Amino acid sequence: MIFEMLEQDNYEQILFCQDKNTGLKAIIAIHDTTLGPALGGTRMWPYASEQEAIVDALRLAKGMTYKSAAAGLNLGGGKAVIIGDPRKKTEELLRAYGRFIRSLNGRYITAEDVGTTVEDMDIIRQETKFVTGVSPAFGSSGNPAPVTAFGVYQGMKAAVQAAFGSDGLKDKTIAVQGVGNVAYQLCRYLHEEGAKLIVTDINPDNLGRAVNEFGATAVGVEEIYGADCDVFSPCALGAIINDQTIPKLKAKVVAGSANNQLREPRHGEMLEERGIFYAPDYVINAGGVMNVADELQGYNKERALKKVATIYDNIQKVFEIAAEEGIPSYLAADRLAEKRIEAVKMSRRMYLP
Ligand SMILES: NC(=O)C1=CN([C@@H]2O[C@H](COP(=O)(O)OP(=O)(O)OC[C@H]3O[C@@H](n4cnc5c(N)ncnc54)[C@H](O)[C@@H]3O)[C@@H](O)[C@H]2O)C=CC1
Ligand SMILES: CC(C)CC(=O)C(=O)O
Repeated sequence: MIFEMLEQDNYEQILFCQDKNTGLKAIIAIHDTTLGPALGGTRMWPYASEQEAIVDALRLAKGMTYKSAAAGLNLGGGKAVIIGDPRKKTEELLRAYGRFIRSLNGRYITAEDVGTTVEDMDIIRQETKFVTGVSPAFGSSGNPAPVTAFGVYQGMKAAVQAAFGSDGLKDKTIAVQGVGNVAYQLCRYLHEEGAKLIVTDINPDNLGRAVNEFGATAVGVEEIYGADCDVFSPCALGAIINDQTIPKLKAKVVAGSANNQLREPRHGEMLEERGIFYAPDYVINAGGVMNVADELQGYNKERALKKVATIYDNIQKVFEIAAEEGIPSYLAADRLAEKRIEAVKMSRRMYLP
């Protein structure tokens, strides 16, 4: 069954990591390394089953291949998941995990994702150099979330420009699902530009912070889909654009940080049929990977932010391709990414001694 899954989307490798002493159960998935080493974060989550964890790792890894390709980075796609409650992680578990990353000798480079932090990356760094998003004290870029948020803000403006003919967000109503690390910073940009915010979160502290600091209106977790808004911004987990939620959406734009927002590709078609401008997830949320990728050449914040600002142009380009070719935006993004991977693959045919 696993080989069938790998074959379906042409994955290169999957690594199951187990360490009885520390309780580590991790999966590292490497999708495609045509463009370079597979870089992607490590998610720690109490998955209900091993199957769920495998599927998440695989889907996220493929997303990273497309994300880095569309972003113009020389990186392949990989991602890892640790099965467990992030509140219970220990130094020894992370160090054991770091040693597994080291065993891949640079084929996979890690960073933060849901359930892991800069402090965790600092611990992993004790075992391997193939880790990014490490503390600035080590000359690294630190927490990628604020930079991801800046990129989402840029991409949202480009999507709003495509949908409304102007990229201003003043007085636009934005419904934000999940106000954690990325969306908290995103809400700050939106609030500063004069947008009205509707927010939801399962974590009352995160919710309260957005309400108190940005005057956001809080709604229930199910209510957010039907919120009366211009933009729906999914910033929690994946698969939230699906048969149940699409009919509820009132927004004209979907633009958020969450990975794998479409449950299935056909949900991208459904958004298109309803005239909803969908900013493809892996294009709009590439700010984090652009930022940590800069570490690989010696981190320079100014250079990294300049790169992240190109997300505005990338989203614009996706909508242009979609309009020219009469295809949904998710497909236009896939074409952009696949075209680059294929072109580089061709240019590498020549043997170099
Ligand atoms: N941190 C980064 O730099 C990047 C993050 N992403 C993606 O963006 C999303 C958010 O990432 P972070 O902000 O770092 O994670 P986070 O864990 O800090 O924030 C997620 C928030 O969503 C809330 N949440 C979870 N389930 C929910 C539900 N059913 N309804 C409402 N709220 C819910 C959580 O309580 C939390 O406040 C994730 O999908 C992540 O993979 C993508 C690219 C980079
Ligand atoms: C900081 C990034 C490398 C996190 C990631 O894995 C992603 O973009 O989804």
